[in-house]
This record gives sequence, C-alpha cells and structure tokens, in this order.
Amino acid sequence: MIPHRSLAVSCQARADNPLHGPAFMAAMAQAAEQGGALALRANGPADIAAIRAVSRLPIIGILKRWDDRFPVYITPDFASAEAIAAAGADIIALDATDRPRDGEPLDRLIARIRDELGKPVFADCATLEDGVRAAALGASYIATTLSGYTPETEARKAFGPDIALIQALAKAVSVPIVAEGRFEQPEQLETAFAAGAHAVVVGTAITNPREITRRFARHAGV
Ligand SMILES: CC(=O)N[C@H](C=O)[C@@H](O)[C@H](O)[C@H](O)COP(=O)(O)O
Repeated sequence: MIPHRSLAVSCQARADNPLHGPAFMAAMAQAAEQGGALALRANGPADIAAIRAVSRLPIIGILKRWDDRFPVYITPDFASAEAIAAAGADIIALDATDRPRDGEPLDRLIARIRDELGKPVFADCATLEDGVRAAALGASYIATTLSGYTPETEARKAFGPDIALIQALAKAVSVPIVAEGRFEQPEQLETAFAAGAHAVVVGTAITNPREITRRFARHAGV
C-alpha cells in the first residue's frame, strides 16, 4: 500500500505551531501530493479527515496522546486506533517499543487493529529488537521513527537518519522497512534506499516552515 522507493510526507503541526489545524494540514498534504509524495502521515482524527477529503493517497494515521505516567504517546491504545481508522487512515502507526503503555499490551493491540479494524500496522521502532518483535507480532511495516527518541537511543538524536538501523532491520525481517526521522537533504533518500528502505517518511524538513526558517536563521548572523 506504501509504494516501493516512495517518499511519504508527514503533515503534522502541534498546538503551538501557527500552522496547527486541519485546514493547514490538508493544504500541506495537497502540496506534498503535487510535489510527488506517494503517501502521507498525519496525526489525529480531525487532520486525517481533512486530508482524506482532499487526497486519495494512502494515509499513515497516528494519534498522539501524551500522558505523564507513560512514555508511549503514539497511538497508545485500541480506542486511538479506532478513532483514526474511522477518520480515514489506511494504515495505523503506533509505538512498538516495549516501554510501558496505557492500553492493551503491544501483541494484543496489533492483533486487534488487524482483526477488528482490518488495517495494516506500521510499527514505529527505536531498535532492531523492537522491529524484530513487531514483525513477529504481525506488523506490516517496520519504521525507524523512534530511534533517537527513547532513553536507550537518545544519543542518536544528534545525528541524521539512522541508516545503520535501516540496514540491520532490512537484514533481519522480511516485511518492508520504512525509514523515518531526521531526513534533511533529498540525497539522504538514496542512502536509505541503498540500505534497504522500502520507503522514506519526511516530516519537519518539508512541512514545518518554522523549523526550516530556524535552520536558515542560524546562518543569518543574528
Ligand atoms: C519521534 C516522534 O514523535 N516523531 C513523530 C512521529 O510522528 C513526528 O514528530 C516526526 O515529525 C515524524 O516522525 C517525521 O520525522 P522528521 O520530522 O524528523 O522528518
């Protein structure tokens, strides 16, 4: 459903971002589609429904729900998955680390999404172990999304995309590997594909003008 060697664009803006809101995210998705994206990633029922109304591209849906008691915030439970499926997500992405979550255990969550919603699961992983486990549990895509964003992997955050993890996952599992996280230059997609990535998801570098501006402003001598 996510085409081979494709670019997927993540269209997300948090509440503190001037571009927060479904109308902006739908416009962002249309711009990404016109530019050549073959899949989209989006957060929450409102944004997903707005994007679904303007695009037929596959939508990798998530629901970010922060809870101080638990580190897992990307689609932590079945109710979140159900809400984004109802809004039009074709693929359900979720945190596939083994960290504590407020909801059903990972094996049950993946099984329910597949069996009850009939949707493929996109496993956001931080490590090789996460990916191997998620593949064994029935995830349809294994992604490097959380490399750099768990205590165990946070040193990686200072570097670019986790190409070594893409390579290791591609060797270890037979489901498609999606590279996601910290892609800043178009050429980095070629490196990811050469390492075995099936597709690459890019967010900030395409859809967050505030961050893009900050990157330029750092060179403006102010
Ligand atoms: C760790 C986490 O919560 N990642 C999120 C997952 O949906 C998003 O905030 C990222 O923007 C997305 O993964 C794309 O990555 P990048 O913006 O680096 O291209």
